Amino acid sequence: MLTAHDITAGYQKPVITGVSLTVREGQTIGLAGPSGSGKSTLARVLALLHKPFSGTVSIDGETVTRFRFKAAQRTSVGVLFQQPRLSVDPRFTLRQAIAEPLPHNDVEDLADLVMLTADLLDRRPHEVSDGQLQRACLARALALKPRYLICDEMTTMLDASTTAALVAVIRAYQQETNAGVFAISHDNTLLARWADETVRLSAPLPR
Ligand SMILES: Nc1ncnc2c1ncn2[C@@H]1O[C@H](COP(=O)(O)OP(=O)(O)OP(=O)(O)O)[C@@H](O)[C@H]1O
Repeated sequence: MLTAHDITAGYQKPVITGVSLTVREGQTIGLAGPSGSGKSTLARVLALLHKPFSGTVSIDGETVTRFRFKAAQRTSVGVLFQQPRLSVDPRFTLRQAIAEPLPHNDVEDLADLVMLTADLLDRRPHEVSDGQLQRACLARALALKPRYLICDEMTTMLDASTTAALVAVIRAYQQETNAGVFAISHDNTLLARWADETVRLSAPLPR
């Protein structure tokens, strides 16, 4: 179980207060809410990238004490962001980007999994579409075999058929590994189809 308990988090001031939720193995939990309500902030807390002001995150019963990239538990949680171009080094080919977390991984198998053809693997980010780059980011996230996958508006830049294809890849990965998924989206129709349950954050407090 990936659990957030009574999380208050933000930057200079809190943007989310006292939020609790649980993502169980095999389950997909959706997160909806208006712009600025703190969805990405909560995603970053659950991905162990942002330390909350208070509250705890635990992974399979173990409380997380270290946030940021070097945290030992980071490999249990994969993350995909809205804009793949911001999360891939522009100098890397897609092959290098996919291999980045674990150089010995079989890049071709991972590319097959996300339906990226071999000719695309030697291109750099500016030579592929957003959808193709997001497929590479998904392959890279799955390379570490995360027990939980956090998708922060993963499909916002993509067309309907690429969205459906990526969701199908994630579902197949879940069926094989029983991973839990936390999916943030503005698209209520997508969440209704994709998630087992959807949590809603309320509108931000006026400042
Ligand atoms: N790095 C940051 N430093 C300071 N404030 C930030 C930072 N990131 C986000 N915020 C602020 O925190 C609040 C919540 O932002 P967040 O991105 O978590 O909301 P969101 O619900 O994901 O919004 P959206 O749906 O528009 O992506 C906003 O007021 C935002 O301006």
